[in-house]
Amino acid sequence: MGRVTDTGNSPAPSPSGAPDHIQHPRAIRSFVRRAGRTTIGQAKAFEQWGPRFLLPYSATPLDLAQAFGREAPTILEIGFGMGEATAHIAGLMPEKNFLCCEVHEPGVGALLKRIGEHELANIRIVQHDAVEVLDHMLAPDCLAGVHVFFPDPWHKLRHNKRRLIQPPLVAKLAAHLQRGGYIHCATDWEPYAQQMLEVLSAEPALQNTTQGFAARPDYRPLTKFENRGLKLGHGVWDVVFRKS
Ligand SMILES: C[S@@+](CC[C@H](N)C(=O)[O-])C[C@H]1O[C@@H](n2cnc3c(N)ncnc32)[C@H](O)[C@@H]1O
Repeated sequence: MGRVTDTGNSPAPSPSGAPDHIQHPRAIRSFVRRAGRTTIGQAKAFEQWGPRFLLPYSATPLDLAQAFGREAPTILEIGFGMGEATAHIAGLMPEKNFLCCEVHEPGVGALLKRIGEHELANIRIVQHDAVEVLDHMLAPDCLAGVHVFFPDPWHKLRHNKRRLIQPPLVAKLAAHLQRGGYIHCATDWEPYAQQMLEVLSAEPALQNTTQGFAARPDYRPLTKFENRGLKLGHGVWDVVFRKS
C-alpha cells in the first residue's frame, strides 16, 4: 500500500499500537474542488431558492418524506454538473423525487436557477460528497433509482482509483436501492464504460436490464456537451441495471 500522508510527521499510535493514519486512511475522493466563478444569476438563485431546495449535509439520517414534503419514489443523482439533464428529467417525471448531490458550487447555483425558471418542486440538492450522503443520510432500501451521468473519467491509470463506479460504491448503491430499483450510468470514455459494465455485472444484487450496453433511455437528454462529442464521432455508453 502506498503512503497515506506526505507530512513526514509521525502520528501518535492508536491504543491498538497502529498509527491512526494506517487504521483510517484518508478516503479517496472522486472529485477535486474545481475553482469556478459563481455568476450573478447563480448567486441570486442561491439566495432565492437555496432556503427551499438545498438540504444541509448532516451525518444523521434524512427523512425523505419530510425533505420533499411528500412520499414518492426517490432517485439519487450523483454529480449533476450544471444540472441540465437533472432539470430535464425532473420536469418529465413530476411524480418522482430527485435527491441530487454535487460539490461544485457554480453547478449547484445553476441547478437552483433552473429549478426557479422551470418551477420544479421535486428536486432537493445536497452540496456535498454523495458517498458521505449515502453513508450517513440515507437508509437501506430507500431509493427507486440512481443516476450517474458522465462521472469524471479519471483517464490516467494512476487516477483510475478515483472513479466512482467501483465495487465498494456499487455494493453501497445496491444496498440503498429498493427491489425493482435501478442504477443508470452513462459515459463517453470507453474504458470506463467497460469498467461500469464489469463492476455492475459482478454485483450479485443487480441484473443487467439488457445484453451489454443499453440504448439511451428516452428520459436522458442529449446534453450540449454530449451532442458536440457525438458530432465529432465520439461514442457514448449507457448501462442500466436493476435490483430484483
Ligand atoms: C464530468 S462532470 C458531469 C456532470 C453531469 N452529470 C453531466 O452529465 O454533465 C462530473 C461531476 O460529478 C461531480 N462529482 C464527482 N464526484 C462526486 C461526489 N462524490 N459527490 C458529488 N459530486 C461529485 C463533480 O463535481 C462534477 O461536477
